[in-house]
Amino acid sequence: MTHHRQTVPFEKYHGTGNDFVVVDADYPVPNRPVFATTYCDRTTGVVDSSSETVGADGVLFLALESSYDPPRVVMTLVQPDGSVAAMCGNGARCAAAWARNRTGADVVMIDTPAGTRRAVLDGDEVTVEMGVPSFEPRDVPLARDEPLVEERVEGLTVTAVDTGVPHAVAFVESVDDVDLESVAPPIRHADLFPRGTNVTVASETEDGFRQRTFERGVEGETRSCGTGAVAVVAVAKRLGLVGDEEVRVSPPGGDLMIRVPDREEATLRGPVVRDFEGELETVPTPEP
Ligand SMILES: N[C@@H](CCC[C@H](N)C(=O)O)C(=O)O
Repeated sequence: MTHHRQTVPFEKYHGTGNDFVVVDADYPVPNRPVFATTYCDRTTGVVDSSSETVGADGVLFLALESSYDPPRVVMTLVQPDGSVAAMCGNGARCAAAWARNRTGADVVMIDTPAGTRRAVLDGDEVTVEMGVPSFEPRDVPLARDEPLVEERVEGLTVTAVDTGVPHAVAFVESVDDVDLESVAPPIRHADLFPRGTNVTVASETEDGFRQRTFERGVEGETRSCGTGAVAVVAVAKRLGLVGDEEVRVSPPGGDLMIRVPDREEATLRGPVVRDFEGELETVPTPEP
């Protein structure tokens, strides 16, 4: 019996260290969750150009519709646990850079399950309009009728906000002192969040905030989270710590600039890097 090994070209991108395998959705991948779980694994997943296993925070399947002006990209993020995320700020920035490399366009519309997001590119920097953050219980969603603002949940004082995906944000003295891998899972799975939540901690600095996020779907900390950075500023604004100005938020992987104007779309700005490219089997060979 002959076995045909089908492969698909991919590129690896990251936005401030939040890294993605990027696949053109024109290439069929029969089982996206299995593909993502296999290649995102940090010890057995995708291999870089110097043959080191690097894995990823997710796989972005991108469908380019270049006949539109500006061009549109339908973005589907499949996470390491096989789930599909409604929105990803850093993923949207990478998707915009990927689309520019194919079309030359400096403005790209990104269609996500959370809505259409406009992205503007300037050199290696991409700014994405992130929608209007919402504290409404039905948007987060929360299993209750009142917004959750500065309340104790499983050991941290958190505020819940939807920035395309849910975040429980806690301001702490220093993000370095938080054992995120132990503190976050009970909040991430708390009954209060019927669809789970990302857990973001932030601390104030002289010129903005430091941020660390434990991501739903990755089930661990990532080096950067764009929706999390927007969540930090949205909550900081609700608590009266900042106004309408652009605010620096620094996750471990770099610096992001966030603006959360009243009743207008928040913006997320930061650099994008295209790392390397290669080919992957569409049906991954199981580990022996
Ligand atoms: N890293 C992303 C967020 C991805 C989605 C999240 N893990 C979820 O399931 O809610 C970002 O940059 O926003």
